Amino acid sequence: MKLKFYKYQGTGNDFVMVDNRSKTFPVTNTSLVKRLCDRKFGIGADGLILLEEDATTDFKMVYFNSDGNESTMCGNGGRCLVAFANKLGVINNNATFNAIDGLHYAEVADDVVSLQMIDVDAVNIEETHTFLNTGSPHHVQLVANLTEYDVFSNGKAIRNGSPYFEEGTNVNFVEKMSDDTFAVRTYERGVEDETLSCGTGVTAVALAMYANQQTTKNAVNLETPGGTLTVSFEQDGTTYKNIFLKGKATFVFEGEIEC
Ligand SMILES: N[C@@H](CCC[C@H](N)C(=O)O)C(=O)O
Repeated sequence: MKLKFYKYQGTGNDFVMVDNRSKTFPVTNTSLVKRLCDRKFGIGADGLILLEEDATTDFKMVYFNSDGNESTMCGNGGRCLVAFANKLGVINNNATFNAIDGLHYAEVADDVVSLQMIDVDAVNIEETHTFLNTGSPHHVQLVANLTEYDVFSNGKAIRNGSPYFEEGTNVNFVEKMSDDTFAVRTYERGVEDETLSCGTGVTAVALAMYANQQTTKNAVNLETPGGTLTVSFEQDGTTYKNIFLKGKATFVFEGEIEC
C-alpha cells in the first residue's frame, strides 16, 4: 500500500504527518511507525502524528515517538499539526483540538503557531533539578557552558536512572543568557537522543526558571539548537495557566511511501 505523508518541522523538531480522518492508518503497527521515522530506511523524523476526526473539536492529535510507540504530548508536534490542519483546510486561523493530555487552543499567522498548553499545578524543586509535567514529563537542570555539555551521555543516564526508570523522562539542560532568555538542549525519551528542540521541554524550562526565581518575567525566550521559541504564562496561586508556546512551524515536503 502507498501512504501519503507530509513532513513538517518546528524549530528543527521534525515530524511525519498523516491525514487519518479515514481511519486507515495501522496505529498498532509499531515497526511501521519506527521505519517511517527512520532517517536511513524511511522518511526520517523525531515522531509521527496522525490528524483524526474529533467529536467536539476541529481535530484530534495522535502522537508517536520515532521508536514507534504512542506517547504523551508533543508541543512542537502540536504546533506543526495546527499548520498541517490549516494547509488541509480543516481550520482557518484558529483551532481547538484534543490530544492525549486534553484540550488545546491554537492560532496560526503565516508560519508562526501559538499553542495553548495544559495548565501546570505541580513544579517539584529538588536540590539539583526541577521536575514537572507540561503534557510530557520533564527534568530541568541548570548547567554551565551548555554548548560544550555532553547532552547525550548525561541525558541518557538521567532518563533511565532513579527516580524515572522504565517510564522515563525527557531531560532539559539549561543555561541562563539574560533575565528573559535561556538556552536549552533536550534529550528526548522515545527518540533516545538529543533533538534540535522540544516544545513541552522549553515550556517546562520557562516555568521551572520562574519557580526557581531565575527570571521575574512571565514571557521567556528559549534558544534551542533549532531556533527560538517563546513561552508566556500566568501564575494563579500554585497553578500556571494560559501557557502559550509560540514559534515557527514549517512545511518541508510531501510524498508517498510504499509500506
Ligand atoms: N518533542 C516533543 C516531545 C515529544 C514527547 C516526548 N518525546 C515523550 O515521549 O515524552 C515536544 O515538542 O514537546
